[in-house]
Amino acid sequence: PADQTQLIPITHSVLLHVFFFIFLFALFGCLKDDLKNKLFGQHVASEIIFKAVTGFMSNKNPKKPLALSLHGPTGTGKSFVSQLIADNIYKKGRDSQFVHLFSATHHFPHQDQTATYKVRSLQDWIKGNVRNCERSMFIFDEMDKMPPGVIDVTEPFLDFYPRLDGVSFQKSIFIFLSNAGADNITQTALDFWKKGRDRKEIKLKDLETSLSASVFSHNQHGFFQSSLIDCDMLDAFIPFLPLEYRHVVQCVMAEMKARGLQPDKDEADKLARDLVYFPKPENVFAKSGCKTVANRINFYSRVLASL
Ligand SMILES: Nc1ncnc2c1ncn2[C@@H]1O[C@H](COP(=O)(O)OP(=O)(O)OP(=O)(O)O)[C@@H](O)[C@H]1O
Repeated sequence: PADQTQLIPITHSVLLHVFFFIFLFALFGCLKDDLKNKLFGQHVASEIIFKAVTGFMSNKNPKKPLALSLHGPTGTGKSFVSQLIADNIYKKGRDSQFVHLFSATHHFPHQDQTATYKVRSLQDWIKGNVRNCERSMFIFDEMDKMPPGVIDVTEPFLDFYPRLDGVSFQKSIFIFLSNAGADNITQTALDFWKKGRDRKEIKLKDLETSLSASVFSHNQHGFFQSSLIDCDMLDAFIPFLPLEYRHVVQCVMAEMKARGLQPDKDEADKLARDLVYFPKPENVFAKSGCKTVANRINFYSRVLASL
């Protein structure tokens, strides 16, 4: 009997470890596949996101929450990749009650610079959500439009504190999205294109200097003046490249498939050709990335026919 009572906790702990590793194994495989098959033209972002998320999730006792800052032109997949991360972590994916979106234009529609009440309630909102589930995920959209001071309220949560008011934030994930740095990232991508170099040759180091320069000099906005940047509380700055014609075609084909239609390359080409490209006269990058694809596809003949 003595041996049996010892066996129970051992079996329990072994089982827990087995489940944890099965979960990680599934997460690593699915996230990798999603980044490879669903996110187009973002090899730099894909690699950093995969390493950061799997590294963080495989640590049972992280010392601080994961804080990622995603930068780049409009419609290039920043919100989309945040949803892919959520899909791979939570059972209900992006629809999970533990995934929270905070958007500058939604919460501060009039650029309310003295939003003290809202700042305090933002802090309580974060705390309440993490108290409810320590593996909560927060997505802060349009960081470049946040009023100054707002984002500093997240600073205590991102630090190495084991507990704050009895709540542990160390297993939460914070993702910040912004267009800051988009011009410099685009310039680097254009330089590669002009030299006839494959876009896949672009490395993080090619973008890092210009990205941090533009982020630090972007001082009208709350995020970029904030102590998050001064105190190195962000784990990674992740650049998103502008999308080219061929990526738009991929987005159109993916959207057709998502709607249960047979992907049609000719129709996808037609739709992609209708978008606006820049800079003139090269017309290399889609001005709004893949952002308008979902809406434009509504005018696609087979969608109209199925209505
Ligand atoms: N790189 C990409 N790969 C696959 N689909 C993409 C990509 N970029 C954008 N899309 C598609 O376009 C839609 C809009 O993109 P998304 O909202 O992620 O852009 P964003 O970079 O967050 O833009 P913004 O800076 O304007 O918020 C996505 O839901 C997705 O369907």
